[in-house]
Amino acid sequence: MTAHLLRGQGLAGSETARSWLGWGRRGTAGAAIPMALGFDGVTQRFGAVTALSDVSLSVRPGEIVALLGQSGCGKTTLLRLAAGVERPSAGRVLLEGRDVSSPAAFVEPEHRGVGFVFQDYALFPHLSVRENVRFGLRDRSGSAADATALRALARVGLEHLADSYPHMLSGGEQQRVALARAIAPRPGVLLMDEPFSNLDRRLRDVVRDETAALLEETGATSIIVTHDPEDAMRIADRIVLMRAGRIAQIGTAEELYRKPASLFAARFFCDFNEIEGRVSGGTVETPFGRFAAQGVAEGSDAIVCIRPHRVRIVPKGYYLKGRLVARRFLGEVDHVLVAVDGFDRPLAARMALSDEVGVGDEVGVDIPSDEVLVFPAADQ
Ligand SMILES: Nc1ncnc2c1ncn2[C@@H]1O[C@H](COP(=O)(O)OP(=O)(O)OP(=O)(O)O)[C@@H](O)[C@H]1O
Repeated sequence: MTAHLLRGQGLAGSETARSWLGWGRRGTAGAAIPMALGFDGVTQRFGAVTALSDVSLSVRPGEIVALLGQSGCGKTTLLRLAAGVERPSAGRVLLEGRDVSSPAAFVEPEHRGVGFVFQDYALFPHLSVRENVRFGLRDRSGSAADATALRALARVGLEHLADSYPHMLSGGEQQRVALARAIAPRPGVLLMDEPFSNLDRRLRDVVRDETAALLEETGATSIIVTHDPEDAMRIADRIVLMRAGRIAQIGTAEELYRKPASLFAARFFCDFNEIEGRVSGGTVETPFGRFAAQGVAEGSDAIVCIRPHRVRIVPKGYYLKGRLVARRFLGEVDHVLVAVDGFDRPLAARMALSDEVGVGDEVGVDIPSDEVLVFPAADQ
């Protein structure tokens, strides 16, 4: 049976599923004392490249924040500044309100109480799993360290691999060793760089859920770098969306999804139907109706964004006239394309469609105006 099937049967959260998947018992990771983490006007330059421009962000003790954005937008750089493996060109990094990186002060990474899970896991190939986990502990050789390392390994379900070497482990197991190594010293802040990006889709869901449970259990303030909005939505209390070295928007998953501040933010969370138009009388006229264009200047070009899963395909004769041009079965829903008069591209819809409707059939199309978003075209 696969992890996917277990999830489908609602077992993913149960002890049965977890033990089958090999994770340890929840509630057995030691709790940390979470620290507040702050960035104040941080700029980072690498020669001619400005990786971060004047970034300010406060992360509350125990909060889980996702840094989300496309490749090269500065996510890893921000994480490395928090860890102390990089020093900012300008601005300050603060832990518990105290400068740890500023023109006046610098606290070395090993004295920050910060744990780091690297994207490639960065396990030492010549050390056993047990030695890798023990590496971050202050007294690396003592029996107390050994017990702590084994406890961390047990929490991620890998105690039995303590004497194996990294090359003998699967990618998922290596990720768990890296996680065990990071939590073993009970850091007040845990930083994770794309921790799920090397895992296949099925494994990724389980690892993400188990990691979320583990983070909550340790209570550590956590920052997770990802380019996947689903990762961010599933694991984080708040999402920091980044664009070209700046923060584009900060909010909960729901705030970013429902009230994106820009077309850029909107596109990150949904594959919209986009319709160009011009604002007139505070609205934009489209082949699908007229939509309010709040906050977009009168007379300017605008883009109307319609969520595919909000498009309703209804029997013909109701609402707008359309014709089904494609239909693909996706399990719970169908992905459907509908041609509508006056619009040069088919409209995408996602819904469970009756078996009686087929390609070429005439249908009705309804677009409820709530959740339709309108942005300035110049915003792109
Ligand atoms: N040590 C460095 N020397 C020169 N340029 C760098 C260095 N580190 C990062 N950069 C540049 O800074 C910018 C931001 O890089 P960063 O790795 O922080 O982005 P990212 O959002 O984490 O990207 P990815 O998702 O691809 O890892 C990029 O243009 C990158 O090439």
